[in-house]
Amino acid sequence: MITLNAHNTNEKLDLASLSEEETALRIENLNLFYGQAQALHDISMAIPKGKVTAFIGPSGCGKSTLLRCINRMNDLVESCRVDGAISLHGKNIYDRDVDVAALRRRIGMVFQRPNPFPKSIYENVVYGLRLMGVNDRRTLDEVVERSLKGAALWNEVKDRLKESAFSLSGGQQQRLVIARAIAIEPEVLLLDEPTSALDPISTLTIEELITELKSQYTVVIVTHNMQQAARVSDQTAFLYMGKLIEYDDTNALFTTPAKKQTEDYITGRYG
Ligand SMILES: Nc1ncnc2c1ncn2[C@@H]1O[C@H](COP(=O)(O)OP(=O)(O)OP(=O)(O)O)[C@@H](O)[C@H]1O
Repeated sequence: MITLNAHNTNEKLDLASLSEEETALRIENLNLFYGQAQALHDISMAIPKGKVTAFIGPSGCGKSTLLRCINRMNDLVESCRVDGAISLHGKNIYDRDVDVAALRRRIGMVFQRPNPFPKSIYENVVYGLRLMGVNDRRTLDEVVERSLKGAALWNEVKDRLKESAFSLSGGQQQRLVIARAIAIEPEVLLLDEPTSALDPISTLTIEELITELKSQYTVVIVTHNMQQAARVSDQTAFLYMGKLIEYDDTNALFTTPAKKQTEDYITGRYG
C-alpha cells in the first residue's frame, strides 16, 4: 500500500503545457548512448519550477543516467554521447558555449553516499564560495548559518563547526552535503538516491527537508523507493528500459496510472 504525499496539496499542473515561467528545465528528444548501447530513448519532459520531481523505475532503467544529463555529469564518461536538448531558461545546456563548471553551480547534485570533504563542518559548507574567491569572514559566517539552517542541521552542529565533517553521523553528513550544495544558491538540486545509505530516522529527516527545499529550489530526485517518491514528490516520471513511460502528478500516477507498465511496476509485478 503506497502512502501518498501529504504535502501535495497543490493544484495539479498540466505537465504537457507548462508555461516558460513555470518551467525550470525542458528536456527535448534526449537520446543517450554509452558506446553502442542506447541508455535513453527520445525523452521529452518539462520539469516544473519550485516542485519536487521523482524519477522511478526498475534497476538499470536509466534514472541516474537521466539525472546526470541535467548537470552534464555524463560528460565525464568517455564513451557517452548525448543528442537532443535540455534547456535551462531557454538555453540548451548542451550548447558548445556553455561553461560546464558554471552550469554545475546552478544545478547542484547530491549523491547516494554522503561525500563530505576531509575538512571541518564549516569549511565543507563554504567550500564552493572559497573556490569562487569569497573569503570575507562575515559573509562566510552568514552563509554557513543560512545553509545549515536550510539543511535542518544548524541546531545539531552550531557549537562544533570546527570539528571534522567525519565526526557526524551518516544522516548528518548527508544534510551537510545538502548544506554545501545550497550554500552557492543553485537553482536546481539533483538528488541521486539521497537516502539509500541512511537509517529510517535519517531518511525521514531528509524527506522532510526535501519538502522544505522546494520553497526555494527545484528538486529532482532519483529513488528506488516508490513509497519515498509518493511521500516527497509533486510529480513522478516512470522510466522503463531507457524510455519515459509515464509522467504525471504523483497522486495520479500512483492511483490511476494510464499505462499498464506503470501499473505493473507500482503494484510490484516487476522491478
Ligand atoms: N558509465 C557507464 N558506462 C556504460 N554503461 C552505463 C554507464 N552507466 C550506466 N550504464 C548503463 O546504462 C543503463 C542505465 O543505467 P542507470 O545507472 O542510469 O540506471 P538506473 O535506473 O539509475 O539503475 P539503478 O536503479 O540500478 O541505479 C544500464 O544499462 C547501465 O548498465
